[in-house]
Amino acid sequence: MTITKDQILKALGTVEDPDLKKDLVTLGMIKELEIENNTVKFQVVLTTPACPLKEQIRKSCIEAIHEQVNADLEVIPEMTHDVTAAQAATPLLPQVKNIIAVASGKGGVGKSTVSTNLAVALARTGAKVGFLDADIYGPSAPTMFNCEHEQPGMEKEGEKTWIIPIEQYGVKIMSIGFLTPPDSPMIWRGPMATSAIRQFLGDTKWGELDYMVVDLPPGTSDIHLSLIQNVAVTGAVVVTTPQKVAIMDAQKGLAMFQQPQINVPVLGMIENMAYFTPKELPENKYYIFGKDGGKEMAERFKVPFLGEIPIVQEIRESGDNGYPAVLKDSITSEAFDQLAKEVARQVAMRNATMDKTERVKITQV
Ligand SMILES: Nc1ncnc2c1ncn2[C@@H]1O[C@H](COP(=O)(O)OP(=O)(O)OP(=O)(O)O)[C@@H](O)[C@H]1O
Repeated sequence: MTITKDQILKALGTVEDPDLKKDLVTLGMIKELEIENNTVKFQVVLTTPACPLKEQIRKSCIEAIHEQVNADLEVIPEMTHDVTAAQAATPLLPQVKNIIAVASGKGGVGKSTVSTNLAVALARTGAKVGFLDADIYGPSAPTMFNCEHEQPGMEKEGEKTWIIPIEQYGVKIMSIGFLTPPDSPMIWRGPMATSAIRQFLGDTKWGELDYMVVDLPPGTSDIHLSLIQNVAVTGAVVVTTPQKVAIMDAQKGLAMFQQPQINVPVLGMIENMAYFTPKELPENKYYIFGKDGGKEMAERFKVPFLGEIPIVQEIRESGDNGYPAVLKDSITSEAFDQLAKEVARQVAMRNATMDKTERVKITQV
């Protein structure tokens, strides 16, 4: 029996991407289809290498062909990716497909810990990832990525001098902490801080990135405004701890992104320090700061809940030692891996369903 490409595509046309709610052929995800004797090979081009449904989609493709074309065929889907872009050509960062802003209402809720592990987890899936430490007033990236003593290089290209980001754990990193001695306090005036951010965005040789994770200062600040005015932000992720005082502040942070004149899509909420779990008794959970505060807030604001991270001594130690917890083989790394998949999934869904992000133009009255 001769099998045609049309028969295969018809079968694959019944396989739906569960998130994007359209079939793989309509979404243009099937590429390089080849049939040779009894073997069918094709690429499934996913919207992110961190796709949590990768295995499910692969199996569905094989099943559809076996059921609808011929059960004896050898079906070999190659799962690959091409990350979709949210940006409407931002001149400052033309090669960066998605910018994920990580924010929090209060300080100390673990925003930098979460953003560091998120960036490393995304890079581990095969994505090209950058990390901008925009917390000019309290940079922690040099410590958390264990590159406190590194200094970025400079490269001249015609009139332009590029800053070369530090690379660690597969992530390209830029932080003011690389340029100032760790023990000398920096006193910034608002405009200095905002121009530093602009410089880090536009003068750093980021190259091609699938995701740039931006660790913002806590609260709402001129740095937030500077970021969204200079580049088109794909979406924001808000980190909170479950207790009431943190939630109240997180609400303000979230509401800022949802203001009509700002309108940055909120990709979701993350609840950090959701519960304490002792290493020797991982089944036991103690809700020290209260239970489900972040989850309930996500429901109230109608934004996705991206996951919860427990309080674990290892996370604190990993931050201090500059070896992100996601790199260790433990329940903590699973939690961060899961979180990264969920964030990537929300980015893919956002890019499939919403218009490209524009930079925010704020006019003063
Ligand atoms: N899930 C966790 N379990 C244990 N320790 C944690 C966890 N999350 C964060 N920490 C620790 O809490 C401290 C504060 O975390 P982090 O610096 O990430 O917070 P932050 O919100 O970025 O703070 P700020 O923006 O005010 O600098 C750090 O010592 C970090 O290691």
